[in-house]
Amino acid sequence: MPSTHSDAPAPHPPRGRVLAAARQRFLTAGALDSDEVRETIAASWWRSKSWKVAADHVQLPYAKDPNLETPLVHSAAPILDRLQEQMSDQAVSIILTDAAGVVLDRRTGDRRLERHLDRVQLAPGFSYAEQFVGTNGIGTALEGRQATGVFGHEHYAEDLEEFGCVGVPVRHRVSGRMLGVLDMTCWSRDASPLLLALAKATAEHIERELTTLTGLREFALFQEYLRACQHSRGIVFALNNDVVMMNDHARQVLTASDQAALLATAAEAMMGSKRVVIDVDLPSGAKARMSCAPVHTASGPAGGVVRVRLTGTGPGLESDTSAFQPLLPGLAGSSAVWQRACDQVRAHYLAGEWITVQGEAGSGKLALLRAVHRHHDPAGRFHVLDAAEAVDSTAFRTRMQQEFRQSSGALVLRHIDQLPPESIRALTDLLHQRHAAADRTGERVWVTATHRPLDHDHGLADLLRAFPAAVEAPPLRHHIEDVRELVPFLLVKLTSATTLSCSPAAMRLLMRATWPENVAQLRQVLSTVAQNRRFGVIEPSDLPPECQTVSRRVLSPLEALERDAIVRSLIDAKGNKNEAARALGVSRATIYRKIRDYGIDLPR
Ligand SMILES: Nc1ncnc2c1ncn2[C@@H]1O[C@H](COP(=O)(O)OP(=O)(O)OP(=O)(O)O)[C@@H](O)[C@H]1O
Repeated sequence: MPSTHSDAPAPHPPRGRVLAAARQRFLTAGALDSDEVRETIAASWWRSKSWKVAADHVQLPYAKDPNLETPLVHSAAPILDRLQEQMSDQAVSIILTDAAGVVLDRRTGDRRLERHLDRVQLAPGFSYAEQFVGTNGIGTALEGRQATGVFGHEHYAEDLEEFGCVGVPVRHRVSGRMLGVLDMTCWSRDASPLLLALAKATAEHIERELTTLTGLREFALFQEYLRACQHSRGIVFALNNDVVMMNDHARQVLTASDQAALLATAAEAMMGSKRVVIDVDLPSGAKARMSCAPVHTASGPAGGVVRVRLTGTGPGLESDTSAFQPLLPGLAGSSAVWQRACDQVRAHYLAGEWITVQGEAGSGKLALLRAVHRHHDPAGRFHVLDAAEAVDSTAFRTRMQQEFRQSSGALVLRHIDQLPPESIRALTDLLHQRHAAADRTGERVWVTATHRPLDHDHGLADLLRAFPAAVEAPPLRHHIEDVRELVPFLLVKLTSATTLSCSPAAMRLLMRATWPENVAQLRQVLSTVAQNRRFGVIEPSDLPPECQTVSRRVLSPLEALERDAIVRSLIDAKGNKNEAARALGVSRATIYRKIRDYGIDLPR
């Protein structure tokens, strides 16, 4: 991205007396005549006034150790050295500031000018942001985000009236971020249009140098990141001011807010130049230990690589186990209803019990089984046999026999409600044989099956007896609050980046939809959106019509708790509303009303 250096006016000798009088009138009476003062200057005067900047003296905040280990400083140094040499006999000061207007570097050939600059604190460590010193070449360029000249009486502070200065923003050419300002200051009487041209050329030169240096820096960071990933199966990320890289594990294990908290802590740790180890309490309640290692190149720091280990599940574990369980890899959602399903599957896995998981289309049955297995046995075999693909029953039977020869890992029989009758019989026989063999040999293959809600027997009664336990994957509308976590999680998965986010208004719409096809449908909607918009913020207008129909209101946290309790007791009571009402201690009429109000629609 080229610099936006074009719309600054060329310096012109200010019309001394007229301008001085206009400034005086403005400062004393707050009155301003539009043709006496340039528009940018008038706007800056008003801003300075609203910031209550003192016009009669200069008193600036001082940063003792401004950060000089930045790509901006490193890129600019050789360019400023050369310029200083070429201008050694000129009464011009070349100044570089950061994006907050803090002076990082100043080169002045002329001793008298230098003394005056010291007097007005235009020196390393002081901030020349507009809010501290009012209208000036540096602060006003930063505010207006464009090259700006300020001459003589145009300065807000009277101590600066002797100077003419031109400031040009220096930007990162890829991200467009403003990194600082290149300023040239001389005596007001010496100011000429050439000064602005020279400052622009110098700023452009620094930007070009920065682009080359950034490429080298980011390459070094990338190499270190890859090395860390090769040596670690855990969470790894790398970052500097412009890029963030994050491995799959980090994206799957951490919630979006935990990621943000770790990145913020790491960014702070990267300010130092040493490896540090930090313990962090994450927003989800989990605890993490992060080791941050800075990466250096010959031309300065390149960022850092961070390894994270989750060390605990946080306080309150006894009082609410599910809320503080670490999230399962590849899953998002911390609602009580969803976590309860996760906990149940986890408990059966640990007990080695075969289970069925039933739930509506796309509710996450397979994702849940996969996550639990991966969490406990990341390198173990996880195989899925999909009955929906069992068109040829002989071939399906052969595949089942092959699968049952395995002696460890997990096997998911998916969509068993779609099995043809002959395959049901064959599978039932195989399962019972396998059970008996496992009892004899102690082999542990965790066999599970998924199916959608059964509206009739499907001839599955015998087959289901092979699975001693059943878990319900709740439909998304029963844990709709998880949409808040699912959306950023799925967007990162779909775009392999964190460049797309959801506006609060769009999120509200997503949380009001009923999602008959559950998380799979939400994923599909986001995938369509991401195909049209890979960066920026998703607005309601980006969403397909199915999300624009407002069919439910967003529940308050209290209502969500109440709804969760009703859903839980309905599940426990196998859908029997009277029994659920009794367990909750409410009347039959109340539970019917609540079921209607909350749109609870349990599969039979
Ligand atoms: N809690 C979750 N967090 C993240 N992704 C999820 C979650 N639940 C489901 N998904 C994603 O939604 C999609 C559908 O999930 P999955 O295939 O597990 O559903 P299912 O219930 O097994 O579907 P089916 O209707 O075919 O039985 C998958 O892409 C899955 O990764």
